[in-house]
Amino acid sequence: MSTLLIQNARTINERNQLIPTDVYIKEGKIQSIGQNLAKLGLSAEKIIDVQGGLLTPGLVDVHVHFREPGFTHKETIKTGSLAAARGGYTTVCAMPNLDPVPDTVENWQAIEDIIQKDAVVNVLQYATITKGLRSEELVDYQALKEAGVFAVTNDGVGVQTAGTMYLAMKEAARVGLPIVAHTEDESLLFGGCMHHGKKSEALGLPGIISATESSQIARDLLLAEETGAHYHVCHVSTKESVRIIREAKQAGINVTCEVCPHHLILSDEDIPSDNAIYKMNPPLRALDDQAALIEGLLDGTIDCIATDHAPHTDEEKAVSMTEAPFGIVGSETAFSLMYTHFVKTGRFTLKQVVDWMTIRPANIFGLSCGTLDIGSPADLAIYQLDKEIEINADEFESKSFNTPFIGEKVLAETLYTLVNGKIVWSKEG
Ligand SMILES: NC(=O)N[C@@H](CC(=O)O)C(=O)O
Ligand SMILES: [Zn+2]
Ligand SMILES: [Zn+2]
Repeated sequence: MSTLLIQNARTINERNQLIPTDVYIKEGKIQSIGQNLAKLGLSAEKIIDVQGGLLTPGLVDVHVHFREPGFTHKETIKTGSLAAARGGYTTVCAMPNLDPVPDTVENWQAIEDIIQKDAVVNVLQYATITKGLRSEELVDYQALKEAGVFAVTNDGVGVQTAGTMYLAMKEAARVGLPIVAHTEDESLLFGGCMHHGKKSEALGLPGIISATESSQIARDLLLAEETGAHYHVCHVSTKESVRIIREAKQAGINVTCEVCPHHLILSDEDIPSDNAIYKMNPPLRALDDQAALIEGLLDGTIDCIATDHAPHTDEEKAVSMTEAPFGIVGSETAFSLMYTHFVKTGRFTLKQVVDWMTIRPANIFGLSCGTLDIGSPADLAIYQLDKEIEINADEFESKSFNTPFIGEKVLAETLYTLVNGKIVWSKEG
């Protein structure tokens, strides 16, 4: 269909006011946006009345794990992109801890081919920083960039040696690829499975100290300064990380970073027992870390919110925290959780949360999405803001439902998600 009119939506303006809005879509693009467009005599082949639903640019998630190829029992590009769509996401960036890993143009292109065939939202596939995610040999950034790669990362593991990171940044800066970093110094891990502190001691579980993350960020910030590379830090979780990234930004270092909803909403004190549903990397930190992450968003140190959607099976999570894999799913709950915990409580404005989940992540990587500008692709999400729903695993599009938020009551349920003016997910199915 070539024309679509969305009626009776509400959008959030610069002053954080909800404004009645219609959107007229032609050939997949936003042709016109404003109040009461039907009065202008615009006729559309299809009209959807969304009855006051909040309309935002489709959300942008720079950190998801789709597990294909290699681990398709946990997720596939199809199910992961459907989960993203259900969460209101229309552009997501998929991590490379796959099998085979996208460390060559050929491997990366093979994933691209599946994306073209199966993905219901826009999926950008990361390539790796090094061959096989090992901190040894760099991949061919020039060739990957020419093939269309937008950024490189070894997410899932840190780059262990400074020399490798230095050479990676130098070459990435030369060809214009951002380096996206999971920061974790394995020599500081000591077998930990949750944040090191009073709670890990109380539960008798091995802890992960904050410096496991922050000391590697400190190293990398200085290497980014030395090389001029664009350095993006994944899932920042500690107050020390926030502090040194703030200082680095003040010093003019080209650094950006993301935070995950679970690190904003929960702390290690919320872990009731040895339960692997609370196990993710980096771990839920202390209350003062959580406060620093919130402050980091508010003062611009942290650039955006990303989910780190990390599907694992029930069986894998049904064991002790010392044994289970790290990671929780997040695509389908992120916006509802942020709205319920932070907007409804007055801690963030709706405008701030929407920006941190749309235009801010898009801007980090220069992606042309995350806006409602006339002429841009009609990538949109519409939510029912004020009806309470329960997070229910049976309703997940993801193959996995490993999240501690199952059973929680939240607001802001997704009604429709559109990509290029086409409904790719709707509540009615
Ligand atoms: N976040 C996680 O706990 N796990 C991720 C890897 C990662 O993001 O580091 C995964 O791939 O499962
Ligand atoms: Zn990671
Ligand atoms: Zn990840």
